[in-house]
Amino acid sequence: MAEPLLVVEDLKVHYPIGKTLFKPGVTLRALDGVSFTVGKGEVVGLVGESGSGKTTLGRAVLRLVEPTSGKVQLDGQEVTTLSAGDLKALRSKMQIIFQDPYASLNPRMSVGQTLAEALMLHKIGTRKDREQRVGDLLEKVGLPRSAAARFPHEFSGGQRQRIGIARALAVNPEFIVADEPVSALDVSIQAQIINLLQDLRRELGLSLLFIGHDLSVIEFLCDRVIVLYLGRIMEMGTAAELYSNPRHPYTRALLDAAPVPDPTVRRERITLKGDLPSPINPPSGCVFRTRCPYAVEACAEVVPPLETFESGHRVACIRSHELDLRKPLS
Ligand SMILES: Nc1ncnc2c1ncn2[C@@H]1O[C@H](COP(=O)(O)OP(=O)(O)OP(=O)(O)O)[C@@H](O)[C@H]1O
Repeated sequence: MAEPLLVVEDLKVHYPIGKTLFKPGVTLRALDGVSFTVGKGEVVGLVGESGSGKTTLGRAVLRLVEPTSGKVQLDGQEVTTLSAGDLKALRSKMQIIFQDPYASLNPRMSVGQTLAEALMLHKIGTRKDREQRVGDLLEKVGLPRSAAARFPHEFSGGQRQRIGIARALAVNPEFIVADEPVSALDVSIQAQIINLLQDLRRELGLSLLFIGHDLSVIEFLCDRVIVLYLGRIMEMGTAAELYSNPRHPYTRALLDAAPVPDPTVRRERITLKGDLPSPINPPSGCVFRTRCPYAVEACAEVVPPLETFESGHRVACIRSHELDLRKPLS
C-alpha cells in the first residue's frame, strides 16, 4: 500500500442541537469515531446514503468543520491542533472541490482574478508569474487561456467545475477532497470531469478523497473505498475486492441498489427497509442492525470492531465471517 499522506484517527464530529439558556439540547453524532488513511497518490472513495456523514468527514479533515475529537495528520503534521495562521499555511497542501462550482465562485470576479487571488493568498509568484500561471492552470483543466477575462456566469456547469478544479490546483496541493464534484452536472458532462480528474491525478500524483453517490464512478476512479453509515465506517477495502466480494450487508445493499447494465437480468437484492435512523439517537450495538436482514440479538449489544480480513479488507460486522454475501438471499 502507498505511504500514508493523510492519517485520520478516531475522528468525531458531534453537533450540539437546540441548546438554549433554558434547555440543555441534544447531540447529533454526524461522525462517530472514524479511522482511515489515504496514501500518497491514492484515490479513496467515500460512499453512503444521504446523511451518513460524508460531507462532514470531508470538511472535518480539512478543518472547515471543527472536529469534536480525534486526530488528523497530513504528511506527518497534526491538523486538528493547528493555530489559524499555521492552518492557513497548510491549506496550500490541502484543497476542496465543491459539488456546486457556481455557488463557490464569486460572480463579481473574473476567472483570472479568482485564480490569481488563490495564488496571492498563498504568496505564490510575482504579478507577472501569476498571469502566466493562471493561463497554464486553465489549459491544464481543458479551458482556453482567454477564459481568464470572462466571468462565471458566461460558462456552462461543466466549465465552471473545471474552473473550481483549477482553483483547487492553483496552490499545488498534495491532497484534495472532492465533494460530489459531478452530482450537479448533466450525465453527459460527468464523464468529462471524471476523466479530467483521472488525468490530473496521474499527471500530478494527487491524493484524493472522492465523495460520491454513483458507485460506477467510484469504482472507475478509486483505488480504495470507504462505506459510511450513520457516521461510522461499515467496510473499507480495495475497490476491486469491495465490489466483487462485499462483506458487510450494507455494502451489498448499496451495490444492489445501483442500476445494472442489463435490467432484464434478475438479481436477488437486499433492499433497505425504512429510513436512516436519527444520528441524535442511533441504535445500540451495530448502528445498521435496525435495517439489516441478517441482524441477530447480539447485534444490539456489541459495537462491532473493524476487523481485518486476510485480503486487507476491513469490516465492522460480527457476522461477516459466516455470511457469504455473494450468494442470493435465502
Ligand atoms: N452544521 C450542522 N449542524 C447540525 N447537524 C448537521 C450539520 N451539518 C450536517 N449535519 C447533520 O449531520 C449528518 C451528516 O450530514 P452530512 O451532510 O455530513 O451527510 P452526507 O452523507 O454528506 O449527506 P449528503 O449526501 O446529503 O450530502 C446529518 O444528519 C445532517 O443533518
